[in-house]
Amino acid sequence: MSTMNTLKPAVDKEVGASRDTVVPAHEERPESAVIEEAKTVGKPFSDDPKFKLRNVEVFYGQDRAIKNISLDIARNEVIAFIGPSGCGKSTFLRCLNRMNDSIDICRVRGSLLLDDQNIYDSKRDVVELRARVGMVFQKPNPFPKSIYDNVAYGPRIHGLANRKSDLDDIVENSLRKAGLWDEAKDRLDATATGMSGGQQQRLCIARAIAISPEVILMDEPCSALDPIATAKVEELIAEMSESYTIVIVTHSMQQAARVSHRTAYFHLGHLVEVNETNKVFTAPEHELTESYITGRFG
Ligand SMILES: Nc1ncnc2c1ncn2[C@@H]1O[C@H](COP(=O)(O)OP(=O)(O)OP(=O)(O)O)[C@@H](O)[C@H]1O
Repeated sequence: MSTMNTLKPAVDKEVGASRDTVVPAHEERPESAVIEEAKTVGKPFSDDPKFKLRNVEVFYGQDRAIKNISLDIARNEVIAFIGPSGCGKSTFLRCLNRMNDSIDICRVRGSLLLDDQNIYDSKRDVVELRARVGMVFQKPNPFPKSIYDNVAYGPRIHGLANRKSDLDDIVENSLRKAGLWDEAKDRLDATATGMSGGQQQRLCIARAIAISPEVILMDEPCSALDPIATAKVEELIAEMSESYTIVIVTHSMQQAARVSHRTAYFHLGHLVEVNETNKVFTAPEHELTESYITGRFG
């Protein structure tokens, strides 16, 4: 790709040498070569991992969408996945609660552990996994049911409440945590699809929270929302980070900078760099990260 020809050589932290000692800076290099030369730079590992992901590869048929990625996601951290369109952010995210299982041609390889247990164990109960690792999607997708029933759905299915009053408490607490109680409390029986887009997305967050997940995956949760609704969801992410591990895919670098503790930069299926968010946006270690955050591509 032509963008690569203008990039200055970066220091390869893995080998402690400037990569232009391997390939002279003036020489044209294919983009893939620049990535293949280096492993993930920065701090991909953690002392207290919730997820321990090693040598993860994902294939769609013959196409390798995720290329040998190793990463820890720490307990109660907010980590943002950023990178150009098609770089594999959503594919990697969906491995964390096996959402890719529904895609016939998709195969996942490598070691993916949640609290040291294999996510892809053939004996694993996927329903239980997804209760622990909830998901909020790009487009709000409430059920065509009442506000109350949307939030009560998961607890009912998982048998989390024996009495109506317990269920009422779960619904109220979940709506409160999602910052929606004041707007919803007088119309719990109204249909959820009549809410604004921002309210619907917070309802989807309340629905995810209602089954007491440990992790919440968010795949571009604000891309369909206006700036005010986006700000509310971002506030919510900050509050929720006290109780949950949160992984958010976002196209907005400002959003990643506002909400996350660490940021992971993906490129063509590789995990190029992971670092504290502040570092990624002020002093990226890898030339590809720098090119992306300075808008040279993406
Ligand atoms: N269901 C699928 N079948 C085949 N290929 C797929 C499928 N989903 C994704 N891919 C391919 O896998 C690669 C990674 O896609 P993915 O959606 O994970 O990227 P992304 O970084 O999340 O992109 P975007 O930011 O545009 O959402 C792309 O080449 C894409 O075309």
